[in-house]
This record gives sequence, structure tokens and C-alpha cells, in this order.
Amino acid sequence: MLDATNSPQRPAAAPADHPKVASPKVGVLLANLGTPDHYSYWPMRRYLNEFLSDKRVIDYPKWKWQPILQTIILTKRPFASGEAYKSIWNEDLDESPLMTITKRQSAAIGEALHARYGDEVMVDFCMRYGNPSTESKVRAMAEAGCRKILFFPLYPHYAGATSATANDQFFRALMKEAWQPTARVVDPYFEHPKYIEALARSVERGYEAVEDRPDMLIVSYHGMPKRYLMQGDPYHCQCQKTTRLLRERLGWDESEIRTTFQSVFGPEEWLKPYTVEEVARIAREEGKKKIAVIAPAFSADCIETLEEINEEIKESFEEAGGEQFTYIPCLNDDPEHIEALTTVIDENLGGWVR
Ligand SMILES: C=CC1=C(C)c2cc3[nH]c(cc4nc(cc5[nH]c(cc1n2)c(C)c5CCC(=O)O)C(CCC(=O)O)=C4C)c(C)c3C=C
Ligand SMILES: [Fe+2]
Ligand SMILES: [Fe+2]
Repeated sequence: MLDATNSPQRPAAAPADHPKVASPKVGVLLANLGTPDHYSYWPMRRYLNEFLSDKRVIDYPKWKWQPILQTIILTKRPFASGEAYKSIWNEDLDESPLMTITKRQSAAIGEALHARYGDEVMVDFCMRYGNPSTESKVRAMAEAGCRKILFFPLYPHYAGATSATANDQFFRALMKEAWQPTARVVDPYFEHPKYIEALARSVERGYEAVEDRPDMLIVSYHGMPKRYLMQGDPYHCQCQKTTRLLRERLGWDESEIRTTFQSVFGPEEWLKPYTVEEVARIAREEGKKKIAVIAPAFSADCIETLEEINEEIKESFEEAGGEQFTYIPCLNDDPEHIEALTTVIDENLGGWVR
């Protein structure tokens, strides 16, 4: 057997009939949700089918859910969602913003870690649904010699529908490896001081850029069925904590900031208050005509922020009499965000790198 460890007795060359063994590295595999390859019907349908067939996302029994999904939802939603994606599509690169931003984050984190560890660490990204698949990237890392992989779902808050299903897919990919790399998974980072600091700085920048100070900051998180919270999913509580830490860091009164949940899907009750209703109520009943909105559950701008918040939710606010709507972008590849994510990675690499 060829010695692929750091042993000083490594043989000079492998015998001719021995498989090639790369020198050992540590892989850092970033993971985001995934996004359609295009906004036209079939790519949209393929993406939504994979996503909405995931039991971690929609937990109804298969016999009950699949007929509804295949006949009703997947005949209509690919058109409606396709239109929404079209309105935000990165036409230059022919990809969705989530893809463009994730690539930039991966490149920036790769550069930062290369400066610290050289070729010992390799950084790449994958998606839970669609391309590039988790399996293809685990394979590529193993082939490049990654004997250890740190898997990092790019969600600050744990949710079964996001972090857990990304991890499931990672473990499924590892099941297929002949020589399985040692694996670690990064913890949620919703309360990490550097993440909170990066969020606070983005709010301060957002407030400095507008002429009139907003009356309130709406902190809008992606929602989930309330039932998932009752079944023990900690997502709701972690979101509430992020808002509290952000408010404390900003030194604001509770009246200046409010937590809401967006993107309701289907007839069930989701986490409340719903952003789209709350912004209208605030304008109408509380007389707050100037608001800013931030979406800390998303590490990158995507359909849910660029289209839902900055188009639908903005419209709801303005129709209710709102006058100034400021969307504060996600942290994306902001240097403070890259620094926060790199710190989280470093903390999780303990003992794996020199
Ligand atoms: C139907 C159930 C859904 C749950 C539960 C859910 C949770 C959840 N999602 C995110 C992050 C993202 N979701 C995105 C898109 C998206 N989400 C759902 C449904 C649920 N999400 C759908 C159907 C879609 C697709 C768009 C649409 O048709 O409306 C995205 C954006 C992807 C992109 O390409 O831009 C992200 C990111 C979180 C954090 C979360 C946590 C509870
Ligand atoms: Fe979602
Ligand atoms: Fe809670």
C-alpha cells in the first residue's frame, strides 16, 4: 500500500499497477440550498421537484404529498417562480444571484484560507439541490486527496429543512466513497460575535445611506410551518436570539426593531408574524412610514430577498401608505462576512491543520 500519510518513510514512487494517491489535504466544503439552472419551465420544475420532495422540507406522508406535488404544484409553480427568477436573473453569467454570490464567497474564503494554510486546505462549494451536487464535490475532494472534509452549510440558524438536509446529503455522498474521508460538520453560527458584528455594520451602513432615518428595522427570516417548531426545531429560537444580539450590539430600544417571518407556502400556519402582513400593518396602524428590512437567515441574496422582499413585501408596505422602504442586502461577499465565515471555519478546523 502506498503511504498517503505524512510519514517520512513515504516511498519515492508507486508501483505501476497501484492507483494514484494524491498528497493529503483538508477540504472545506461550503453548501447552500441550490437554485434552478434556468428560469424556464423544465429546469424550474426539476429544481422544485427535488426540493419539495425532500421530507425534511415538507414532511407529509409520500402517498399524500406526491400526488398533490406532481399534479397541482409542479404544473403551476414552475411558471410563477420562473417569472420571479427571471426578474432577478444574472443574465451576464446566465445564472441566479444565489449561484453568483456563492461562487464569490467560495473564492474569497479560498483565498483567505490559502493565505493561512497554503495548499494544505482546499475550499469549494456545493448545493443541496441541483448543481453542483454535493456528491460530485465530495467525489472531487476525495480525488484531490482530501482525507478530511469540513462540511459547512451556509445557514446561520439550524433548521431541519436547511442545515440537516444538507448534512444528510453530505453523509449520503460519503457512503459512496471507497476510502471515506474523516468528516466534521460546522455548527450553526447565529450568535457568533463576528456574524453579529457584520450584520450590525451592514445595518449601520444601510442607515447611513438613507436621508431619513427609518422608524423601524424589520428583521425578516425565512419562515417554516409552526408545527416544526412545536416538534422541536430550534430555528425560531435561534432567529429570536440573532435579533436580540443585533439589537444589543446596535444599542437600540425594542421599539426600533421587529422580528418577522416570510415565504409562507401552503395552507398550514407558519411562524408569525408574516412579514408581508406586518409591514402593511405597521404602515397602516402604527403610522411608521419609513422602514428598513434585513434578512439574516440568508447568507446570500436570492429569490427570497431580491424578489420577495424587495418587490412583493415592498409593494405591500407602499400600498398600505408606506413611504420609504430600504432593503439592506445580505452579507454576501462583504469582507466582514468573509472574515466571520473564515473565523467559524478556523474554529472548526482545530487539530486538523498546522
Ligand atoms: C415549502 C417549504 C419550505 C421551507 C420549510 C423552507 C425553509 C427555508 N428555506 C430557506 C432558504 C431558502 N429558500 C429558498 C427558496 C425556496 N424555499 C421554498 C420552500 C421552503 N423553504 C421554495 C418553494 C423556494 C423556491 C422559490 C419559490 O418557488 O418560491 C431560497 C432561495 C433559492 C434561490 O434559488 O434563490 C433560499 C436561500 C431557509 C433559510 C429556510 C429555513 C427555515
Ligand atoms: Fe426556502
Ligand atoms: Fe422560539
